[in-house]
Amino acid sequence: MLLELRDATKRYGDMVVIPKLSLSVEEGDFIGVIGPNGAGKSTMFGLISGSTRCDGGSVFLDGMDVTALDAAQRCRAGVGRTFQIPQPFEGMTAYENALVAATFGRSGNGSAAQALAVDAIERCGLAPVADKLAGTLTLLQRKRLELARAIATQPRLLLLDEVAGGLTDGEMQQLLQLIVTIHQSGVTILWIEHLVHALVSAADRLVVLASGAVICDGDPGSVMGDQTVRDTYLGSDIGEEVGHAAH
Ligand SMILES: Nc1ncnc2c1ncn2[C@@H]1O[C@H](COP(=O)(O)OP(=O)(O)OP(=O)(O)O)[C@@H](O)[C@H]1O
Repeated sequence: MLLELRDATKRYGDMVVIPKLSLSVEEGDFIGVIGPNGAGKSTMFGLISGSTRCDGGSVFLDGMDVTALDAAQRCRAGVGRTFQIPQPFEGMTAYENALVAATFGRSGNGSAAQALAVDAIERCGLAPVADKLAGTLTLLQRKRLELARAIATQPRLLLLDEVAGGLTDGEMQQLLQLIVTIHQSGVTILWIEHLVHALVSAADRLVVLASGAVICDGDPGSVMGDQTVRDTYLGSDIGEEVGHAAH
C-alpha cells in the first residue's frame, strides 16, 4: 500500500469538512477523484500532502505514519502535488522554477538537481521556453510547468488538482498524454478533475467524494453507472457529463 488515510478528519471551526475519511492507494494506481463543488477534494489533497493538518486520524505513506510531517517533509518522502491555480515563481525562468522544486525534492541538490530540472522541463515539452520567465508563459505552458515542478521533486505519489481546467480540447489531449506518460514511468497518480471524460479515459479507478466522504469507489465504468453518483450530480453542471460517461 503506497498511501493510506485512516479516519482522516478536517474541521474548520464547527464545520466538519472531512469526517473520518479512509482511503487506500496501491503503488501504480491511476485514480480519478471527482465530486461536487465543496465536496472536500482539495482538502483531502491537503491532508495527503501535509499543507493541511489532520484534526483526527492518520496518513500513512508506504507504511510510515507521516501525519506529523509538514508539506516539505512529505515532499521529500515522495508526495508531489500541483495546485488548481498554477503558482510558479513568476520572476524566475521555467528552468529555475523546476530547479527550485528539484532542490527541495527527494534527491536533489547541486548537479543532481540540475539534471532533474532539465529532465522535467524536457519531459513536459518546455525546452523551447526553458529560459522564459514563468510569468510570461501561456496557460498551457503554465500547466505544464506546474507538472514539471511536481515531477522534478521525483514523487512516488503525484496529486493533480484540476490541471486541465481552462484548456481547449486539443490542449487537454496533450496534457492528458503527458500525464499518462508520467504514470507509465512508475508514478502513482491521484487526479481531481471536473472533466469527467478525461478521467474515465485515463484512470483505472474512480473515487467519488461528497460531503467529505467516499460515496463510490471502483472501476470508472461501474462508478459512472452508479445511481448514488448520478443522484449526487443531478442538477449540477457536470451531471450530463456523468450520464454520458456511463455509456
Ligand atoms: N481554509 C478554509 N477555511 C474555511 N473553510 C474552508 C477552507 N478551505 C476549504 N473550506 C471549505 O471546505 C469545504 C471543502 O472545500 P474543498 O476546496 O476541499 O472542496 P472541493 O471538493 O475541492 O471543491 P471544488 O471542486 O469547488 O474545488 C468547502 O465548503 C470550503 O468552503
